[in-house]
Amino acid sequence: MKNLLPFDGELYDHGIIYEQDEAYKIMEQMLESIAWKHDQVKLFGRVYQTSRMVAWYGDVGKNYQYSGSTKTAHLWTPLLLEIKSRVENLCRANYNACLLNLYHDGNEGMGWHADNEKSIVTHSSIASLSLGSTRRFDVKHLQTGEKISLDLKNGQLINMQGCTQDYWKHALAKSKKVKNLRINLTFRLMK
Ligand SMILES: O=C(O)CCC(=O)C(=O)O
Ligand SMILES: [Fe+2]
Repeated sequence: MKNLLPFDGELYDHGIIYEQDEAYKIMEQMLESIAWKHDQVKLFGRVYQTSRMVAWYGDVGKNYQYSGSTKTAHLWTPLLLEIKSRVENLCRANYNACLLNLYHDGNEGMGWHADNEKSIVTHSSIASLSLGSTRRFDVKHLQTGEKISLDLKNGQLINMQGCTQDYWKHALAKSKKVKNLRINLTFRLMK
């Protein structure tokens, strides 16, 4: 499989791994069964609630620390375990946690960041499955500013691994044109 990054990391596009009907069905099931909460972000010492919603799932004890708070992992649902196993086979990696993001429409996105928290196993694979609305995913090199953009579609799987998080940031672009919901699952390997 072709590495989409020219240097300093690895980004792979596995294409659409769930047929459209199935992907939408999974999204509906996720809407009903996942413990969604508004995300809280600390900015300049104040806590803000994002309109984007998140949920954290994983093995027992795989808690997640960011923006000054600890998120306790919910235990895997049967559906999440099924998806995880498919993603693990395709990415040839193992994951023990999953962060789910729910973007109601194009007004919600995610700013530039790297998934380089201390609690993530260094240089491990991070897989991302998209469900619902197509959204633009940007990756930008910290030094050269080189940018790669991907339109992530319903049922599409990508993964980043190696030293990617040391040299590249990524973001989910906002868009006035997107009127519908998107759910994203990022599978991770935590220490
Ligand atoms: O929604 C996406 O595609 C990106 C999510 C992301 O970067 C993250 O959860 O760290
Ligand atoms: Fe990320």
